Amino acid sequence: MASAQTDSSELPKVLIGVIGGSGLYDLDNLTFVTKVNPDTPWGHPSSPITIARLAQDVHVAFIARHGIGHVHSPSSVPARANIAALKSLGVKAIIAFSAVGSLREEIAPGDFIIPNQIIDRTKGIRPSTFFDDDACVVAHASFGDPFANKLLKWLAPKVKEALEGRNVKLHTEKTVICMEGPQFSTRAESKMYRMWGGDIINMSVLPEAKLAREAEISYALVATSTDYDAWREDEESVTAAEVFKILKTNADTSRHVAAHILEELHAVVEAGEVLSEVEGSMKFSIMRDPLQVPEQGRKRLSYILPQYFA
Ligand SMILES: CSC[C@H]1O[C@H](OP(=O)(O)O)[C@H](O)[C@@H]1O
Ligand SMILES: Nc1ncnc2[nH]cnc12
Repeated sequence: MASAQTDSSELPKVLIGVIGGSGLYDLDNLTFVTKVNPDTPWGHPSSPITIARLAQDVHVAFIARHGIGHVHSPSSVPARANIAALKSLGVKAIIAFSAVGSLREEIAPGDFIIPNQIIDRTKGIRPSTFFDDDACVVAHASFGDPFANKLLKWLAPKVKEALEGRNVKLHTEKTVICMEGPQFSTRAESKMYRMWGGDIINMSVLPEAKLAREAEISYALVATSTDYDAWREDEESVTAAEVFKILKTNADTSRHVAAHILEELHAVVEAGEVLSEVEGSMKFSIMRDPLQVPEQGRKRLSYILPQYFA
């Protein structure tokens, strides 16, 4: 794959973003077009963004969440830069992939999960809003349904279809616990998460999902199970070595799923069919008339929400 930098005025329109997690560092089953590395008000994304072509005039933007060579820990992923960079390319929907531990017997390593709820167990050390002091204005986004419901509804049958014949189960309507890491959970924590109603666990869905909501991007997670975490009494608790064993298989299946669904997703996004609940959702979340926000804040926020702040 070549790695040319391209002037943004020459870039194709990109409506769909994909964020790859542990093990999924590229979508090299798609046709490479170019790489870009936007300098957002929140810095550069985790990795240069690859733009790939799915069909005539249908493109997708890909970011490796942990960077090339897996250099960003889950606590230090530049999530604001990632979401802002995708938004600046025109992205309206993100499919994020993530390696997760299973908190349920029926979710086996190798299974795929599309969760619809999140429990936040991060520790407040990750910048998790675009509306901080530098923005000069506060906003309170709605997050009761942390994933874009219309997108989830569209996605589940398409992923199921993509997995047919592969002996990979798909689970939907599950709750993901997002913990801080980078160490895995204790057995007591793992059991507590089960009591709370958690089904799977990762270290990455937050603040990504919150920031996508603030940027009015529809966001869904496709989780791929790698282990049974630490709750099973008679089994060893999860180790990185155990996770590594299945990462490649899960990443290959994820590439296949992406190739299967993305062209159609582009079509429904372009037609506005899966976006309506997220687009426009920040309008009444911003605590001040955007035009009264000082220039410094407006400049930053116009990068992600130009319709209000430009
Ligand atoms: C490699 S095990 C822990 C690591 O894997 C997951 O990463 P990602 O969500 O980016 O696939 C999990 O969230 C942890 O960051
Ligand atoms: N058991 C686990 N806990 C947190 N994140 C994970 N990612 C993969 N397995 C995990």
